[in-house]
Amino acid sequence: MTPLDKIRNFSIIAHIDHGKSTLADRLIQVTGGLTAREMSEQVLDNMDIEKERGITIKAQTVRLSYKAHDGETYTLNLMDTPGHVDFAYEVSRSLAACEGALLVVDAAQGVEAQTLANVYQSIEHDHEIVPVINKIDLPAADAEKVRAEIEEVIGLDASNAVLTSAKSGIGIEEVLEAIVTRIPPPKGDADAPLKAMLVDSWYDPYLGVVILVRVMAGTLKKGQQIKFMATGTTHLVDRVGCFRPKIEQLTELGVGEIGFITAQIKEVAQTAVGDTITDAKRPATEALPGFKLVQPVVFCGLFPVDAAEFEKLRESIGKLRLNDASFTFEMESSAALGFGFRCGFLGLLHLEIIQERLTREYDLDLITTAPSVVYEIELTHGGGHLELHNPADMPDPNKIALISEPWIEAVIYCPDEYLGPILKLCQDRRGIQKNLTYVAGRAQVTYELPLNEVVFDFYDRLKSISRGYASFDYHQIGYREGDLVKMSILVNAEPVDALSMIVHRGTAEARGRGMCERLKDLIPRHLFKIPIQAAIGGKVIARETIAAMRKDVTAKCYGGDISRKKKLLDKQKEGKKRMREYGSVSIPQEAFIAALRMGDDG
Ligand SMILES: Nc1nc2c(ncn2[C@@H]2O[C@H](COP(=O)(O)OP(=O)(O)OP(=O)(O)O)[C@@H](O)[C@H]2O)c(=O)[nH]1
Repeated sequence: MTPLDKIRNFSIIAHIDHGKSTLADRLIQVTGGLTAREMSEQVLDNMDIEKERGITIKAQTVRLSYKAHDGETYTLNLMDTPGHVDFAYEVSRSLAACEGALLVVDAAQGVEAQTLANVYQSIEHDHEIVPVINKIDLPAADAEKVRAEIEEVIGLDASNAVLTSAKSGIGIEEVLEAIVTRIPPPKGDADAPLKAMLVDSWYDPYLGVVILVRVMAGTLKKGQQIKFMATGTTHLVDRVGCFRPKIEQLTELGVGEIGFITAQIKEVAQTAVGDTITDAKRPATEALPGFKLVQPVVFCGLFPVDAAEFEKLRESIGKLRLNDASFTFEMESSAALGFGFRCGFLGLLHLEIIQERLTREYDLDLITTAPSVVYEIELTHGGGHLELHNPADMPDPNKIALISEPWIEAVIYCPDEYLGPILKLCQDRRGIQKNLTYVAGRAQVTYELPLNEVVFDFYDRLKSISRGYASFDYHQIGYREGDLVKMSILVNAEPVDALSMIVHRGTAEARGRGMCERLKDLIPRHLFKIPIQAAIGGKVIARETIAAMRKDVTAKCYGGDISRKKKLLDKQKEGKKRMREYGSVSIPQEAFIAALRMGDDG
């Protein structure tokens, strides 16, 4: 057990790509956690997809021992936090486990919206914030400008900001000293009943569910009977330890410390982030503040392209769920797509991550239906209230008294020159502008937007029209009534339920037209003419036609070369596997996702 005054708990907040992971790795290396060879791989981002996308999904923590210039050895707990708006609650719990934060800002890019959102959260937790201006090695670096920006935009004193190049190892020692001298030690009563916050949990094939905790009061010991105050379950602690970043087993975690426990728990779903862990025999009377259950906000159907893969899909989803309790799934059947699952996610990135893992790690070909938010519907004649997760379940329009949809408040931060197209994008998506300010040559614009207009490709569009310079952060602000209708897409007069979506009446026609135009290009020609229609109820609002194919694919072989002809046919068969039959029309898997992207007609 480390005395309180020798502990420092801190997180690193940074905008994506500003160098959080690189700096964390350097701190580990300098304090001797790993050898240079082990450092060749970034250690904190430990999932493949995280690595590839360069983002941090799961919070991880590392314990460092640092002998400071004052001659004392300190225990530094570095808490890595997820870097995306979808995981905001996990971020808030990680921050609640710390007393301070390093604010990493790219010396060339400056302060961005995500940085701001996290800094404000950190300030709310009363953190001591140490500004770190990173990437000073870059030719475009302008530390003085960024320093001024931190002061002006965030209102933090940046006169003693630490200048670093995490990549080339400059300023790392200064960062460690700043952590020791500027971030306060944790407080807490060692003799009080145990109160530990469940910061994060994940499934490990060898250890079972691993729980990351921060002890707020009392002591957490191996062999102790513990109780989760929100979920009400009790467990026996069978392992206590920390990551350095390799696992080190301990006998206990004292007040103020961060570490992990295992307690023979089988599923992550049994552990709720933010829950309070207490002693089963001598429980705390009050739980720690701030607990909330995270709820999925975006829903979509996942169906196997090949119906025979349904069981495999069920199994794979089950496995992913073992490690991620924040997505939900239930079986769904659709006339056209067969059996699949209706899944709920924290946001679009979360959806994409799960979908990608299913495709890549479990080798499944999937059809993803149009993502949808949760609508609240009030039925006529006192028919009650219902929550609509799936456009396919939309009641008959004359049974609907009122539909409400979730709204968000979004803060977008961008260089001035991209403001025009960004404002247009927000207007096109039914946005209501609330605020527009300029700080240090950058615009900060606040919009209220319907979540449904944001879920599919808003973020991608924003990035592309601003060449990646705009950043975006949002939170939900409640439900509002909307003039919403279900738009169906018919291919050869058959409704394609995967493409049906709830849209605002005012934008339905443009959306329908765009969808039909894209499908016209995405669906291959057949031997017959194929009409593609968008309809609301029985009324067709847009229409395109795919002309009939004139030639047989093998025609150009002139009948002579049999093997070549066979190859072509095989190839065609191969292509078929990834197609879905709609009546007599085959739609390639890619068409589903591509068709849902709104493109420029937004
Ligand atoms: N030139 C330069 N590049 C750096 C420096 N620090 C990090 N980088 C590079 O910046 C990119 C992003 O760094 P990461 O450490 O992955 O960024 P991050 O903030 O952890 O990103 P997320 O995990 O997505 O939040 C990588 O290509 C790094 O090599 C630096 O000091 N100088």
